[in-house]
Amino acid sequence: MTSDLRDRKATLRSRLMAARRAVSPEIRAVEAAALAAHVAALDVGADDTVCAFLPVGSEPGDATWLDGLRCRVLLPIVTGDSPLDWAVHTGPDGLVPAAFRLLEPSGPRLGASAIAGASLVLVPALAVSVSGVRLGKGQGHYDRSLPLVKAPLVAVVRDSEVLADVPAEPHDVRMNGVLTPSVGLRWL
Ligand SMILES: Nc1nc2c(c(=O)[nH]1)N(C=O)[C@@H](CNc1ccc(C(=O)N[C@@H](CCC(=O)O)C(=O)O)cc1)CN2
Ligand SMILES: Nc1ncnc2c1ncn2[C@@H]1O[C@H](COP(=O)(O)OP(=O)(O)OP(=O)(O)O)[C@@H](O)[C@H]1O
Repeated sequence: MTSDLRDRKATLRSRLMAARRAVSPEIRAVEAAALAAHVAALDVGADDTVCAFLPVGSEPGDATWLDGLRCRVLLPIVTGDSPLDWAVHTGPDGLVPAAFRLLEPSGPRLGASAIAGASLVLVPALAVSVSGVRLGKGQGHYDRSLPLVKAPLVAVVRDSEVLADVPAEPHDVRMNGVLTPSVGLRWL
């Protein structure tokens, strides 16, 4: 991996984060409602497991955007530099505050391999390219976990964050789809 690629990722991250911080609360509420409706319409069965996340900071979506998912939902738990751990999302009462202003499930931890049993993974991202290259927050948590997945990977971003090009490193796992407030789920 070249430092040029890292620099390009860092520059792109700064630009995208500045744009995210400029999104008004009114727009955020409209986006969150739209994402919740798209999530509720996903083709998942009651026996399926979806690995998802609760948005933090300026990410699109809100604390209730997963409520329409009528299946088993797992949320990530950060454990240092290891792949993400996972636990079942049982609702607002089952969440505890964690690092980075995250809310994490307080129930039993299922281990990093739990993601391998998912039928769909909704992945937080700052941007995704039309060829599926995802840019995350730069800590490599999802990069370490996604190689375990066989199911479709869907990046969740704003419409303006679907880009023609995102710098790709060898470890970057390609997304199969993208979910945005205006368009919903689109396969790449
Ligand atoms: N919602 C969500 N959950 C996630 C991730 C993520 O990107 N988003 N992660 C992905 O690996 C892991 C946690 N890693 C994180 C790393 C940094 C920040 C962070 O910088 N938080 C800022 C606000 C960011 C923003 O506005 O977008 C903060 O705390 O101020 C958050 C999570 C697992 N869970
Ligand atoms: N499979 C892996 N094992 C160990 N380290 C990894 C792995 N994948 C990526 N990394 C490291 O993680 C760091 C962040 O990578 P990158 O910039 O691609 O993050 P990102 O995809 O934007 O963020 P994230 O995955 O946290 O959402 C880099 O230093 C990279 O070398």
